[in-house]
Amino acid sequence: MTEQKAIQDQIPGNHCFGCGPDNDRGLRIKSYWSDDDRTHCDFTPQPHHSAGPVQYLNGGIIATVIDCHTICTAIADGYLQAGRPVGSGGKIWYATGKLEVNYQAPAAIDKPVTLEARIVERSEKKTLLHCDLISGGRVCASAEVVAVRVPDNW
Ligand SMILES: CC(C)(COP(=O)(O)OP(=O)(O)OC[C@H]1O[C@@H](n2cnc3c(N)ncnc32)[C@H](O)[C@@H]1OP(=O)(O)O)[C@@H](O)C(=O)NCCC(=O)NCCSC(=O)Cc1ccccc1
Repeated sequence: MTEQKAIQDQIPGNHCFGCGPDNDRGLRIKSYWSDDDRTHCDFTPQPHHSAGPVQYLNGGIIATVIDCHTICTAIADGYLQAGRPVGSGGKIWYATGKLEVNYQAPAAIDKPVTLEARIVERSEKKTLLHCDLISGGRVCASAEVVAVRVPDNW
């Protein structure tokens, strides 16, 4: 079986702190398709990603990885809906219009987290996504995201 290339490694010119391969001080998360409408991402927190108590993952980092995983999903889906391989032809770009995170339980700093996103609805101008962040077998945060299509020079 051919190994799947990460979505972020197919999107050109991405300097984003959370997901840009071109940002050498960023988190550089990697997302993959699970099926037609779902993606996943495994992220290993580092000690300096902690909240006030050193044993828990910082809420802003949680929001960032959810933001980046879902927006990259929307971008990749935008290419697929256009019938083009991700990164080919004119650039397809989405920005975060809305990110609503519900923090349900603390996520341990010393365990990998998994992000599972699903596309709930798509239209020409926007994509709605749901995303769960799972740590130690439980959903620690879940989010609703509105990804808005922006011009290729955004
Ligand atoms: C672009 C936009 C979000 C929306 O522009 P507009 O001209 O207002 O949009 P337009 O009127 O064309 O509406 C189209 C459709 O969308 C809907 N809708 C719109 N807004 C919202 C909303 N807030 N909430 C909910 N829905 C909203 C609107 O109702 C309409 O729906 P309809 O089709 O009628 O059903 C603008 O406010 C902006 O630039 N904000 C700052 C964004 C920013 O800085 N984000 C952070 C940096 S990006 C990042 O970090 C991620 C990243 C990682 C890696 C790589 C790339 C990215």
